[in-house]
Amino acid sequence: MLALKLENITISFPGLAAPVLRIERLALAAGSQLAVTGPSGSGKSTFVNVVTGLERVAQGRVCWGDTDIAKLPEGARDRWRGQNIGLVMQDFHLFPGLSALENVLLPLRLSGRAGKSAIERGHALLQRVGLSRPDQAIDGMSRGEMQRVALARALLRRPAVLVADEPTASLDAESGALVGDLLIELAGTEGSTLIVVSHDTALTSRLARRLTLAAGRVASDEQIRAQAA
Ligand SMILES: Nc1ncnc2c1ncn2[C@@H]1O[C@H](COP(=O)(O)OP(=O)(O)OP(=O)(O)O)[C@@H](O)[C@H]1O
Repeated sequence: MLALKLENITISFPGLAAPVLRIERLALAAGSQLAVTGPSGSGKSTFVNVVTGLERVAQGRVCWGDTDIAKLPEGARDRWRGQNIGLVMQDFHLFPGLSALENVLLPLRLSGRAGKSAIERGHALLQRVGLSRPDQAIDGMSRGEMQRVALARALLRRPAVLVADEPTASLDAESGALVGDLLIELAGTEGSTLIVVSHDTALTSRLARRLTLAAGRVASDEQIRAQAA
């Protein structure tokens, strides 16, 4: 798990009168769980891109532990992200034609590191998210099952940080609730700091802290419950 410190972040795009994200200071403790919410266009995806290093930050600091990822050149930032961040996206980003297990292992296979222990962990994670057929093709799965495969994949490398961007938005209420349960529980047991961007109040209200963005600014930052052990 890693702690996050943001300082003096300003993200602007040409032709826009105001920055799309402006955060003077934000700290998140290692292992804690943060929900990020706000209306459409308020800067939530930009926030995700900043903290995962997908968006280049020209000024300010984005420190995860002792590493200021804003200072890393692009290749080093990509490697850092691969080693430290597990990403779960709204539309899964899975590969049709591959099985559940092949999808979980793909990032490691691409870097030539899918050894015996990774395969065992892939099997265990699929079991853990309630999928008992690792060889099942992705194409025949329900959307909720696909998101559970994506969650297993995100956790394969024991990421210090798990970031989920609208993980339940394309799921029905029941599948969304199950994915939300697994996300919160597994981030806790795997020891990953968790950031969840979501409009889904059933999900965001279960996280300890809620950051609300409006027009690129922090409109509120509330501790809404004690963090579950
Ligand atoms: N590459 C870009 N160039 C210009 N404007 C951009 C770019 N990326 C984002 N924006 C603008 O920045 C603002 C914030 O966008 P962002 O996607 O972060 O919002 P959001 O809160 O995630 O919205 P949604 O909930 O609709 O996904 C929007 O007005 C968007 O149009």
